[in-house]
Amino acid sequence: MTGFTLADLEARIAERASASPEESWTAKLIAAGPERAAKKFGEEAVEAVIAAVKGDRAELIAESADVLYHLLVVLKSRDIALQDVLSQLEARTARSGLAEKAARSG
Ligand SMILES: N=c1c2ncn([C@@H]3O[C@H](COP(=O)(O)OP(=O)(O)OP(=O)(O)O)[C@@H](O)[C@H]3O)c2ncn1[C@@H]1O[C@H](COP(=O)(O)O)[C@@H](O)[C@H]1O
Repeated sequence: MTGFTLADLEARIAERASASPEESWTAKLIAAGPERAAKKFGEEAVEAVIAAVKGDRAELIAESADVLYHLLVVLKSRDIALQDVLSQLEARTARSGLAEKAARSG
């Protein structure tokens, strides 16, 4: 597939959020509440870490997809738009990560 973006996935999640929890994983997670979605996101993140440490490329790609999908579900469950996260990232492009870290640690 080409041209598929995180914004497309966000729209798909918003669409499925109102489906029946019996037929949609997204709806099931959202119905279970932000804590459940966050727990699932954490589990997927750990699986991505394990794949990265192992150096298993295919597994890391698959687990990264799970992480991104579940992060978007967490954001949806807390009514945060992907654009809010992107705006935060855009603001950070004004300076390097090292300069930002130095400013934070005082
Ligand atoms: N990208 C995804 C996506 N990635 C992962 N998953 C689901 O995330 C779940 C978690 O997988 P695991 O194997 O870790 O967990 P599990 O063993 O099934 O669950 P547990 O019982 O252990 O909690 C699986 O059911 C996967 O199918 C996803 N479910 C949905 N999407 C997207 O959301 C759309 C809508 O899906 P539905 O909401 O299910 O219609 C899909 O068309 C996709 O575009």
